[in-house]
Amino acid sequence: MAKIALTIDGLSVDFGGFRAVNNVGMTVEDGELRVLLGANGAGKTTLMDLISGKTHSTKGKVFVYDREITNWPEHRIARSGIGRKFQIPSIFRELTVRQNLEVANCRNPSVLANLRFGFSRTEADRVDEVLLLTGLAGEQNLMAAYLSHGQTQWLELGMLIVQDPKVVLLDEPTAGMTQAETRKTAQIINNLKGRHTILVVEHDMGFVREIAERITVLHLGEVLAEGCVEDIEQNPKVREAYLGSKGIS
Ligand SMILES: Nc1ncnc2c1ncn2[C@@H]1O[C@H](COP(=O)(O)OP(=O)(O)OP(=O)(O)O)[C@@H](O)[C@H]1O
Repeated sequence: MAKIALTIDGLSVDFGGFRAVNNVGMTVEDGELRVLLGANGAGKTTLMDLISGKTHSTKGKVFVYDREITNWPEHRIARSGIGRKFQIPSIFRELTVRQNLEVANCRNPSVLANLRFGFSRTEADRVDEVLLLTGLAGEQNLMAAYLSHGQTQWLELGMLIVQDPKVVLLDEPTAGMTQAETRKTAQIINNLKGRHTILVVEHDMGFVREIAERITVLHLGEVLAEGCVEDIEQNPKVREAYLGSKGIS
């Protein structure tokens, strides 16, 4: 049986009497890619915030493998192996693509020190691997400031992946992307399947169909359904919950 990488057990949060996430339970297997789907306000981002420690839960528990991380400070959760990519990238624009990955790959927090002391073969191999995974090998010597929107997002994803987090949280990775960039992002995420445990919040159903294995649907802060793409698309409860917003298309 596959190991469970992420366990969410009865997680809830109240904001001044309003319960944005209510008794959510789910488990994500080691190496699984799970999509979190739901209409606006369903609680997807809040759930990511609870997992990553940005928001503290009122009730329930979160585990990474066997280690409980519930309500730990954000930096400690990051160090325990939860990597999160936000929509606004935080790359070093004056460094090349490769240098950005090298800096992210280094344990030493000083950017200058990381660049000055060079890299071991294994670290260089790891950077090469991530350049291939993210489709940025051809741009490795380009200054990051000159990347397109999509390439910037892929670089930031690479900077996360190169650190080898146990669980990767991606919040709407295709936001603002062209169709071609969205397709390429699907390819990149498919490349990561099996190598990393990934939880993705996404609205774009075309993209979800390209990448999803299992989907968890949130509605009004609760888990409404869980299953494969076909099950979810045909689920009457899910269709009804979406009809109030923009529907599954
Ligand atoms: N800090 C907060 N204080 C009060 N209410 C909040 C707070 N954060 C989120 N909410 C509310 O919790 C609910 C869930 O919000 P959340 O952003 O998690 O939804 P979402 O599923 O990510 O939606 P979207 O797809 O629009 O990003 C919403 O009604 C939102 O207004």
